[in-house]
Amino acid sequence: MNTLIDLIDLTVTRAGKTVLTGVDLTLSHGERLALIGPNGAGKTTLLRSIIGLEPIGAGRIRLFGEACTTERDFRKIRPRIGFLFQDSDDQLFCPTVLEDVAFGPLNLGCSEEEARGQAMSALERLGIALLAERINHRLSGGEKRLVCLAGLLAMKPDVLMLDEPTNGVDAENGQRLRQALHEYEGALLLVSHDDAFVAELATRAMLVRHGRLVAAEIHEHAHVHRHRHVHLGSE
Ligand SMILES: Nc1ncnc2c1ncn2[C@@H]1O[C@H](COP(=O)(O)OP(=O)(O)OP(=O)(O)O)[C@@H](O)[C@H]1O
Repeated sequence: MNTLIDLIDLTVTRAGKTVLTGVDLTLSHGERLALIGPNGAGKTTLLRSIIGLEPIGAGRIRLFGEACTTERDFRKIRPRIGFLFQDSDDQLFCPTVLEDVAFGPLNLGCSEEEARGQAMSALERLGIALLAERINHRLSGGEKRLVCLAGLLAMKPDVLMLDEPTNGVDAENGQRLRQALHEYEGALLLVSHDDAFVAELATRAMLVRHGRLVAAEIHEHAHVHRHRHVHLGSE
């Protein structure tokens, strides 16, 4: 079974307004798909719908080959899909960094020692082991972003869904974040307005426009220095 996420003809309404219409999307093993599009297009809504945080009006969601309709169905698969929220403050809830990053593995049944080990290893991978004993609410925005990502990596999910992962992250930490994502072996679903990041990490891109998903291209071409851009397929 190769398809991890399979959305069929999804419609989602928020506050009486139809945000997504007739959305089909598949994500398979090894894929790194970027969702791009203007503010308010529905990218975050789509990510939230995938893991049952946003109710769907119509359509079907299959995750890891299983149809998901009830909260119980979604709860079972959520540990396999790490979701980086757009706002880190919605994600961090323990007093210290280490407690927060170890929370996922503990919740999955690891012993305290194992959970601490997995948490430290995730923090080291992102180059932020020195933050382990820090108080979460005193971290900078960029530090919080990396701590949230460490919390997801520590759970070893099959899929990472990242909503604006590079927001507020400086060049040095951004380099570590990209390195950790290159090394991550699972599938990726990225939402980002950072074209260079998308071009570096994604293998495929789709544009969310007028509530629908349209294929977009990622291509490479030469400027003063060589770099890759995101290009909208239909424009
Ligand atoms: N909590 C909410 N209640 C009602 N409507 C909402 C809520 N959050 C978002 N919306 C609306 O849903 C639509 C899609 O928003 P969404 O956050 O999914 O867009 P987005 O593509 O992720 O935007 P951005 O690039 O700005 O993050 C917008 O019209 C937005 O105003």
